[in-house]
Amino acid sequence: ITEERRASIEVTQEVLAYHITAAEEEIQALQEAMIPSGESLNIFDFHFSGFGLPDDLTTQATIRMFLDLNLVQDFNIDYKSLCQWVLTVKRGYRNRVPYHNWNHALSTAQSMFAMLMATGQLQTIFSRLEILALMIATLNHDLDHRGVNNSYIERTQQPLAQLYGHSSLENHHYNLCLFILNNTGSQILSGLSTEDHKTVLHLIKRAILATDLTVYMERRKEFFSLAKKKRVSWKSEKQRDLLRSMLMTASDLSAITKPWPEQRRIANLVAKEFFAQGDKEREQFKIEPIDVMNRENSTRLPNMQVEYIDEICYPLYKTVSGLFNSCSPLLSGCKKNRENWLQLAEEA
Ligand SMILES: CCCOc1ccc(S(=O)(=O)N2CCN(C)CC2)cc1-c1nc(CC)cc(=O)[nH]1
Ligand SMILES: [Zn+2]
Repeated sequence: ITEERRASIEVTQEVLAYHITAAEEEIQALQEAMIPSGESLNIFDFHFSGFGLPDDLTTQATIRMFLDLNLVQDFNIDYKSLCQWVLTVKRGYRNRVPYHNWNHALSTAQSMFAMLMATGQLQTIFSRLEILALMIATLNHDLDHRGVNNSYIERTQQPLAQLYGHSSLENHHYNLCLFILNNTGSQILSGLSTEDHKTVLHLIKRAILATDLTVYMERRKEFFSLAKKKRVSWKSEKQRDLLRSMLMTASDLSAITKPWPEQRRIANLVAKEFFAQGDKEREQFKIEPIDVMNRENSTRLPNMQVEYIDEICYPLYKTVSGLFNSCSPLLSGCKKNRENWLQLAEEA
């Protein structure tokens, strides 16, 4: 596309990042709030659910994660900027989208937090900068998601596709993340050296782009064979980049590991979003949408979930739990939900 086309789309993103800036009174309220302890918010639990939490507690839980990981201290993050940044990121999600909304972002970040807090080994493998990057990336990884996937965006030639080509959504999520980090009042990385600032932005970009499932499916083979080795040093940048990417996906898909009532509820939201895309495709392109997005197939939903678990989720949680057995609740949760979906599939 032409340079001016690219510039105009990027200006739109910058304007969007500006427009979602949180309101002053909202920022002050969060800044003055007593942030509950991690225990009382259940943020250390793999079965954490954001559903029950009122809105203001979801932003307080996010602050609590940054405090308990010592990130505020280690990177002398200005507290008011942190409050504005969290509230702005939350506004960056579209709450009319059934699944890819703020609740999904919080849940993804909390899954990463739970893995980091449960696995001392991870905190020795990763530097403080990597941990900061992973927490920022998980919270921002689906910013401004419209409830449609890459192929729909590319097929409908939306501006994002013209701008990025492949992984268009993930590139958009990263760009918005960057604009918010550069927005006046939410520059939480201003305390970092120029060197560290450059490094952390690279780490965040790599982590957000890793959440494209097609990228995950390509790279996971290498991860599985690396994990088969007796001992992995995780010393090389290549190995750590791979591990960070796989943990991003493990966090992103963690809804499949949640207790059954939560998984059922989330699956219905995912279905709602997928079917809405299917409806759009039917009316716009006069085509039958693919199975997954075809409302007519909703009776096949349990079967699709079993396939999703077998083909995409289980191998990942099996490998991550094999490497870090403190993450085994993710594998057992995934196993349990496979049984539940299989039972529903057989009843149908
Ligand atoms: C619940 C409604 C049906 O949900 C699914 C149906 C099929 C498949 S799939 O693995 O066959 N596959 C994935 C890759 N697509 C390109 C083709 C289809 C995945 C899901 C599903 N995805 C997510 C992640 C958003 C969460 C979730 O719970 N379920
Ligand atoms: Zn996601």
